[in-house]
Amino acid sequence: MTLSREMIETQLHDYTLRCEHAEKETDKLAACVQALEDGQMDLFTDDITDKEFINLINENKKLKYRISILKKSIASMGGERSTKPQDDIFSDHMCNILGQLEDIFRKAVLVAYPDVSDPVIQIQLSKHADYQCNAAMALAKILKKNPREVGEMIVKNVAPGPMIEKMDMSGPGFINIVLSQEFIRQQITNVIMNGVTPPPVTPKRVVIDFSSPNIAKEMHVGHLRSTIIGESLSRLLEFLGHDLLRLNHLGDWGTQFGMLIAHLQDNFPDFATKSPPIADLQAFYRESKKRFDEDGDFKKRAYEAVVKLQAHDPVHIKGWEEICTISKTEFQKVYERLGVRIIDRGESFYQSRMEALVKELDDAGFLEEDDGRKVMFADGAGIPLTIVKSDGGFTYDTSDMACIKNRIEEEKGDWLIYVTDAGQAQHFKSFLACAVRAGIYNPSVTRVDHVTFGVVLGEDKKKFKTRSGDTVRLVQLLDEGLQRSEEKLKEKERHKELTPEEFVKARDAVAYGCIKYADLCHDRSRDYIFSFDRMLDFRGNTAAYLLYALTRIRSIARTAGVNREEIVAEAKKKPIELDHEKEWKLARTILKLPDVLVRITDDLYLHPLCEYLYEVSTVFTEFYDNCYCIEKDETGKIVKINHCRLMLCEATAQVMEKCFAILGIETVDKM
Ligand SMILES: NC(=[NH2+])NCCC[C@H](N)C(=O)O
Repeated sequence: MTLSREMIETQLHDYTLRCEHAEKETDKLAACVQALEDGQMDLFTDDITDKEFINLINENKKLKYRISILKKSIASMGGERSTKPQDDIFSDHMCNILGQLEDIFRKAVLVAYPDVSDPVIQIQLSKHADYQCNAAMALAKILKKNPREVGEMIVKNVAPGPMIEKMDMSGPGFINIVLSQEFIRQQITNVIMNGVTPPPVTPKRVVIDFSSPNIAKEMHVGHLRSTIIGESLSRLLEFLGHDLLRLNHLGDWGTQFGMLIAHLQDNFPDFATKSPPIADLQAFYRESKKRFDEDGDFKKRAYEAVVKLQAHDPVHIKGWEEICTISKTEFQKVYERLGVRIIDRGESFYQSRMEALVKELDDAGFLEEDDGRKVMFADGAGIPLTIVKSDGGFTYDTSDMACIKNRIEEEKGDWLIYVTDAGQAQHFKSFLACAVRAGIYNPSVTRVDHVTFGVVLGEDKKKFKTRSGDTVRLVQLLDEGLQRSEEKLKEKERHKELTPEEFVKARDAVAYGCIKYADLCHDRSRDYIFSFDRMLDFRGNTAAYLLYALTRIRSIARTAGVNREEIVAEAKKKPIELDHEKEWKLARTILKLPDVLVRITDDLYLHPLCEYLYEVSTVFTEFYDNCYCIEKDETGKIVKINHCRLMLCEATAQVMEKCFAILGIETVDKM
């Protein structure tokens, strides 16, 4: 068929028109896409007539609004406590169940009630189910609705997932949550295969300041507490994936060095070429202090020595270094015995930074004259800081101001932790308030925690002292711990069972473990009574008992002749089977660890971890008393091994070992 010219022209016209129209449409759509990307869809809604499209745009707006609410509420959860939502519950990460449930329920609430901002999602352990969500009651009040109705609405909007088996309502609107058995089995199997792995947490740069004794003075029990708590917090945060800088803020600068150097010059005139053999630096300190207080001439020389030291005179610096080395070597012995890792960065490090900072503060008009001193006030500081003394010297206040600036600006810390006795609370309050005023520290950007602790008391409930009334030297205290631990183990006739090497290992683990555990298992803000008798008790919530419990659990598989590799191989084949009620109870207890750890990052109290460790060991005992792992005949020959139960023993041991590792306690195979 041939087409007439006219027909062709008509068609061409028609096509051109259509093409023009299509081009316009394409341009419009391209602009829409661009606007969508730029978030400016409002500009176009008037031109668009397609109903479906308009609906989509509105839907999109709503979704965006929900996203912003979700983001806001996630942000308000506080950076560390909140873990990242876990996309794959069956990943290698151990799941922090409470945290993930909170996330799931927060999303459900926001889908059900998009207009609610910042809903409080309270999830807790439940007597009737595994967990329970209490969000409905508070929400019903805000929405002026029936709480059960709200609860049902939330339940309806919980996105389906592998974690929850079922939910039901009880009471005025509690949502009971039962975990999926499959999920529990999978998680336990994961622990057996991969060990205890951290839940997914957003990593931060943490600068932690702990131990921090003073040069030439005794490292006392207060510093011991700071060392134990700081080390344990560091281990926890490192395990959770944060990037840590552990600093020992030694008191290594200040006027006391004037008298120490002057005294050094008199007693060891050749100190610049030969290291002075000072065996007892405390005694040396006392002697020089005595001279300083009684001898005017000496005092004058001491002052001159400080000026020379601060002016970096090489001989004075050498003397200062010698004294610091003696002290640091002593401190290091304690750290080594306790397995503490820390970097020395004393107050002296901040000298040039203090000079620069004082100038900055002065230029900005923050400093005020007060009786020859330069002080700084701030809202909420309580007491002003002394930034410059009347003799021109700097103070503890000055060094902490320069130090916080360094940790935020140079070290790029987004979380600063200081572990000191509660007696320093005022000092911290003041310098933090001044740091805010000076624009160094912004609490909404940087998290700062002053982790305080109470006083160590003797069994007489008075300040912990030796019989002669002196402060207790840490090295001596640790020695006494070793001796007491040895006696205790011998009393239990362990030396007859263990090889000499095993015995020494057990003795050390029990001694240091007990000292640490006794400190960490108490609410740190309270004073605590130091008692070797109590901490070495093999019954109750003590390290001695728990370390022993762990060796017992480890010995079960040994008795069965099954090694770890075989248990792991078993787990790889298929997920653990659980049947007995006590098996399920133990499994559920094991899975609580990630939540315990994440919660500690809220307030940095470690005693809940000790309570949890004790709970695991008690629940294990219940399981062991009710469930045979190995069956023997009358002759004692093994006739049956329950491999799944051995797997459960393995998971229990893994969890206990992780707790011990975080608490800084060495474990042993036998004791
Ligand atoms: N940045 C700090 N202020 N850290 C704590 C230092 C503790 C001080 N050296 C003391 O023994 O009490």
